[in-house]
Amino acid sequence: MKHLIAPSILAANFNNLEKDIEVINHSEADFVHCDVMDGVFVPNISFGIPVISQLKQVARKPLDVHLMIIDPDKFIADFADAGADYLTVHYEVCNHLNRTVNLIKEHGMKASVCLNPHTPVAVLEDIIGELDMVLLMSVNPGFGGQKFISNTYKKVSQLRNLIEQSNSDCLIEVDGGVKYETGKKLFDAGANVLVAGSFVFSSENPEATINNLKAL
Ligand SMILES: O=C(CO)[C@H](O)[C@H](O)COP(=O)(O)O
Ligand SMILES: [Fe+2]
Repeated sequence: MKHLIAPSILAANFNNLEKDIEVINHSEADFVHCDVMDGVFVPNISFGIPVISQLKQVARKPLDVHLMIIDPDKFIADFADAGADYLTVHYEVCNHLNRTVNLIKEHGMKASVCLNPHTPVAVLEDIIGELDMVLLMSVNPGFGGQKFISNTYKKVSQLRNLIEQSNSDCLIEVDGGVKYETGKKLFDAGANVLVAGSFVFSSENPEATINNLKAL
């Protein structure tokens, strides 16, 4: 089973983002996780397309862009141009999820769908075969540094079963409150990609923390 790490730059130093991207570049991280928030779908505003295209010039790992915005279809071409490699949309805002997923792929990106903590895994039954990744939120989206919701372990196992039944190679990513203890249990339950923001960037040695997460 693949074990991948996606440090979230939401917890990085925005006065010197390049320095934290270099930490990620030098580490064993697999992706750079970028949280885009619109202040409507979630009660917070982070950063958007211009920041992503600047990051693309310094990041040597694929950009894993987590859109917490309403009406994502409107911006899919812009995020592709900015250099997103994986584009994640929230199930809760997509009335025509199949169309949105196709649009992401037509723009050359990997398609990923995110579920809020209260959204059941079963809603993905009829689309799982089309997806490159599913992102399970283990906190309510909008902020870093929140407490992990332990119902997520059960959802990881359910999703692992769904993926196996569909014979797909879709990745399972988990986002929110990931530390060593939660991360280890998530990998054991069948997760592939761990997002970690505050745990990495508030640690004394972020590069070592990334590498330790990877080795869990
Ligand atoms: O999508 C997110 C918040 O909506 C972030 O990716 C997530 O919260 C990471 O932060 P932390 O590891 O500090 O919980
Ligand atoms: Fe995220």
